[in-house]
Amino acid sequence: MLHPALLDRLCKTYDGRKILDDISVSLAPGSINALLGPNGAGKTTLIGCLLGLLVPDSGAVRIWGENADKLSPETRCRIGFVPQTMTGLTWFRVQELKDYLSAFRNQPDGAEDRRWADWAALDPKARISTLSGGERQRLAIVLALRFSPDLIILDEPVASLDPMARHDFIALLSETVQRRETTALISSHIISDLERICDRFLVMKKGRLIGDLSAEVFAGEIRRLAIWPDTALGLEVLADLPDGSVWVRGWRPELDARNLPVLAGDMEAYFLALTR
Ligand SMILES: Nc1ncnc2c1ncn2[C@@H]1O[C@H](COP(=O)(O)OP(=O)(O)OP(=O)(O)O)[C@@H](O)[C@H]1O
Repeated sequence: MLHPALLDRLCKTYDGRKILDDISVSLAPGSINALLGPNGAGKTTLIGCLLGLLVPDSGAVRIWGENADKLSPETRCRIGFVPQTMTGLTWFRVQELKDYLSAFRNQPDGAEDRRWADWAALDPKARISTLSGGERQRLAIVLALRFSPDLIILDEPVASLDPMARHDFIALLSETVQRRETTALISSHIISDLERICDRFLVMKKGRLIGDLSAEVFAGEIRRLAIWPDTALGLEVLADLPDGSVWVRGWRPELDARNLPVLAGDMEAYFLALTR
């Protein structure tokens, strides 16, 4: 099976410092993947390598089997990318930029364009240099998603959106991905948003992939216990915290009846424990 995106033993250094350290991961077709990590963990660098914008020191990046740095025009057209900040081309007006970019694709605007344009609610005549940070982010999202890409890469897409825009964006993205079996990779620090829609969580720290977990495994097999139980019960410790609580993996339905001190814990709490 051709994976929409495959990273194999990816390494990248800057000035002798390891920024990506032996990262291997593949994105399954139709999956929504969260890319989490503290500031400087290497998320944007990983995305840059994935898009062929940065050259890794070693390792391979394949997009539907093609080398990321030599993608065919057809494959490029199947990718939508929302960068962390939208820069350049700010002398255009909103509609002018959309028309200009459409000309390269020779493709009419489709139903997706209408949906995302309605969400963004931008004045087509507004000059881009006069847009606020959040409005520019809306425009970057519209530009990336309006041609119904099969692979969507989003680097901090919601950082400057207001709560309503963020809420509606997450709902619309989820609907789009499900309707079209799109594959998505989303980097964001707003974990509660990602928890609503992602089916896999990749956690980076200091250039390494330290966590790779499906939403299903998180809900079924992972628990936070107030104290480590006397008997190990076949549980694996994933993280122990200064307050004595532990995150464990290997939870089974029969353990529910044991009255073990299970604490509430969402993905954000787990992320904090893992990256502490
Ligand atoms: N061109 C560069 N030259 C030198 N160091 C760089 C360069 N680009 C990134 N780095 C360093 O690589 C590390 C990872 O940066 P990256 O932008 O990938 O992190 P990130 O996980 O996306 O962080 P954030 O959450 O803050 O956006 C950082 O320490 C950064 O300073």
